[in-house]
Amino acid sequence: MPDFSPQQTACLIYNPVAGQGDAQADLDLIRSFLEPAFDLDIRLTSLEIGANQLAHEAVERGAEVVIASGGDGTLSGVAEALVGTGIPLGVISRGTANAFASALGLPLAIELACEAILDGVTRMVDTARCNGLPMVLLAGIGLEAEAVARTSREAKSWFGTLAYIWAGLQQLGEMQPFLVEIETPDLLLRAEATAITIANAAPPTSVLAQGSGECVYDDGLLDLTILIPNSALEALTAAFTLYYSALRSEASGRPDIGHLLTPWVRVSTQPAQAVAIDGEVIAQTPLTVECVPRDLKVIVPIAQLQQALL
Ligand SMILES: Nc1ncnc2c1ncn2[C@@H]1O[C@H](COP(=O)(O)OP(=O)(O)OP(=O)(O)O)[C@@H](O)[C@H]1O
Repeated sequence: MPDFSPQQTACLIYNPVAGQGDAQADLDLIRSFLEPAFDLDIRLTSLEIGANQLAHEAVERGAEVVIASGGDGTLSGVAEALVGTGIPLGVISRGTANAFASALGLPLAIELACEAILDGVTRMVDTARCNGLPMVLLAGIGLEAEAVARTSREAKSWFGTLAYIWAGLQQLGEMQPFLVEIETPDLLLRAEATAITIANAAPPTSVLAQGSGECVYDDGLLDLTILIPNSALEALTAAFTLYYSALRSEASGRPDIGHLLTPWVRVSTQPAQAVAIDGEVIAQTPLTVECVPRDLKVIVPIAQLQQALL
């Protein structure tokens, strides 16, 4: 049974410069799917007015459904504005990495994403608060934050996902271990680390979040992965191990990769490190992250819900 009737007003928040596709052709395709069913209120993002602001405005106007279409920045920005509102979020991913949709098991093809929205089935997913800021996917300290900071919009347009991989490899060569103190309800840990990732949800390609091999987005817990390699080569092999852990949904078992599950965590580092939250470098350590169970309503394909109920 659909959770909402597709006769409603839906606000479509659309980034016209996301990804490498033809933005006008993609928008025409989306309209051809959705307009017969929805009263579609289309809002384009701009450099001045971003996805998060447009989504807050849609909530204030009383939108019954909000659909986000763009890259991970656009999707996270919209999701963060919908946290706690109960308004269903539709996702049409058109970005470079498409981490957001992959992490939540949502279709990447525009046609399949539109079909899922038309079916109207929703699922509650966890979110998190990171130094008071909303977070849906993950916070990266160290390697990840530096790689994000290095990847320019021009590089993403030209090289797509390769731009992220290239930035990550460059960063490995220059990595600087730092001292870290990690506090959870159960432990207090001090170590030297190269990267720490605190994930609420993460796709297999977010290798630095794969300490457990599987990040579950509605378990009420955060996955903390800590990388403690001694050299750039060890860091590279650890990253490959993590990637294969994710593909097999198994923990890596490497001694230089630590992992724990926790409802909240406090991380301080010496020296202070940049923090990327959902792909944007917007904070610094010290950092407090807490999971907020099931407070974002996401439209999912019927098959995903059926699988979850098995
Ligand atoms: N009309 C616009 N013109 C130029 N830049 C824009 C416009 N609308 C949004 N942006 C910029 O797009 C960025 C967000 O891009 P988004 O994440 O959606 O796509 P992407 O970068 O291609 O994908 P990904 O994040 O998956 O790599 C923001 O930095 C925002 O300022």
